[in-house]
Amino acid sequence: MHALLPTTATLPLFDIAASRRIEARALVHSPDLMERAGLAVAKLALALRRGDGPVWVVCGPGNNGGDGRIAARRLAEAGVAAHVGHAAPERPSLVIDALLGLGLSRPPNAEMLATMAAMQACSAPILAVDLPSGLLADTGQPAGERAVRADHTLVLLTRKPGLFTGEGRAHAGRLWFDDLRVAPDEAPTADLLGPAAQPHRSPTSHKGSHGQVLVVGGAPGMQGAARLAARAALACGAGRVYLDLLNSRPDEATDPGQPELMRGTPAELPNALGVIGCGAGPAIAHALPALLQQLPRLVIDADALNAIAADPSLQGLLRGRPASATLLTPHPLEAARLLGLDTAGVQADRLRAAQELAGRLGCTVVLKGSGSVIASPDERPAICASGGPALATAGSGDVLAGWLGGLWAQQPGASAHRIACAGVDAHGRAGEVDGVLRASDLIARLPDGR
Ligand SMILES: NC(=O)C1=CN([C@@H]2O[C@H](COP(=O)(O)OP(=O)(O)OC[C@H]3O[C@@H](n4cnc5c(N)ncnc54)[C@H](OP(=O)(O)O)[C@@H]3O)[C@@H](O)[C@H]2O)[C@@H](O)CC1
Ligand SMILES: Nc1ncnc2c1ncn2[C@@H]1O[C@H](COP(=O)(O)OP(=O)(O)O)[C@@H](O)[C@H]1O
Repeated sequence: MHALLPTTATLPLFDIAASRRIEARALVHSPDLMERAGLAVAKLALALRRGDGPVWVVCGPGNNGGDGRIAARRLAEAGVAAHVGHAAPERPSLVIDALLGLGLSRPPNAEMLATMAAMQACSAPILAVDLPSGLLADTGQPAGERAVRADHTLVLLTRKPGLFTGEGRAHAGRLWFDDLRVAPDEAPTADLLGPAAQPHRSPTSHKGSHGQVLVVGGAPGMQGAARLAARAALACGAGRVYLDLLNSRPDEATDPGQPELMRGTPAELPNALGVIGCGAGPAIAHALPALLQQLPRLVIDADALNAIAADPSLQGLLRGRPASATLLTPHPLEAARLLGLDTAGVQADRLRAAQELAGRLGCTVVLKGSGSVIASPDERPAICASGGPALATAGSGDVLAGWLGGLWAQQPGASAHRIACAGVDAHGRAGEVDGVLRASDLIARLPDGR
């Protein structure tokens, strides 16, 4: 058993169907899986309990409850009072939530909801078994009006995608993992991202070796967004970074605070890696047909995504681009516009939404938010577990777009999917701070985070 995050390597995730298959095959040779699970829960419970009070073990009707009952027996064997039931004992030292796990099949009924509320009202920490009760393992969404918000979750046998995206992180608390000594024997449903290697810089390289980035955006009043993207591309190591500020005056400074940035246009830089849309406003719509047809590699963000969502002919141009030449970075509302859904429809199943968008538009998609999802046609999707609420600040998405552009400019042979995985994870790690973070401070932290 070990803490799951932060990850130092890419890890496999398995959805409910895959977890069930792995479990069924493992049970043939290891019929004592539930004993192992219960023992692991008890061991962690001993380490987590606060004070000397009894451990309250809340068991449901299925095998999740079975794990809880075995944990209670093991705790009793260790001399710790374990109270199994749906009513809290006096001053519990820990609550073990073994109500519902992988088998959650419908919104919890009133009785279940009342038990969940009682657990939540307890002052003791909550340790969830496998999944916080009421949370859907595949999507990270509550099945009904409430799911348990645990302080810790001991994930058993397989890591489930819903623990890392959507509402999963907010409900699971600190994540622990025990594989119950079973090695998964099928391909993962998705990857949980680990850190990627830095782009190689040869000792004899020059600025021309590290690519050109052209940032197109920053209409009047929103120039900061484009400048943040350009500064991020520069900090990432791109050899030359140019800005094309939409509707700017010819004598306007590109970025007075960042003298390395240069002015450029798509016509002057036809081979540059384009980062388009940050702070671009509606003006980007006129520029998009040429950008989509001319620039060989594109990172498309913000207003450029909105313009594409509103214009089927732009969607056609996007679909006509070569494979692995385009990376879209929508937040949930932008993804919803592109898919013709509302935000709740996207968030209901983020993995599926990102895959659907990638398939429809023939692009790599980074669906941003807690547990960003990376999806590409013909690739296994990935979920990024790094990052946190410090990233919920204006401009952090512009920084991501620029960083992705900078990474890709330096690695022209890399697929959009690989770049997205590397860049999103580094961006998340750089954003893991307590308190608040300004987008410009995020740029300063990024080079250390990759
Ligand atoms: N097998 C093993 O060796 C291992 C098993 N492991 C453990 O087993 C867990 C999976 O067990 P599981 O499949 O029994 O599912 P579980 O989550 O207990 O729930 C199913 C029960 O809940 C019921 N139910 C569903 N939704 C409901 C609702 N809203 N409100 C009320 N009831 C609802 C559902 O009813 P039904 O849908 O059948 O009518 C059924 O009775 C897994 O998460 C892990 O902890 C691991 O330790 C590895 C080893
Ligand atoms: N709670 C969170 N946990 C992890 N990442 C987050 C969280 N909130 C925001 N982010 C990340 O911050 C960035 C915000 O991007 P975006 O919404 O486009 O902001 P902006 O348009 O202001 O730049 C995305 O990369 C997103 O994944």
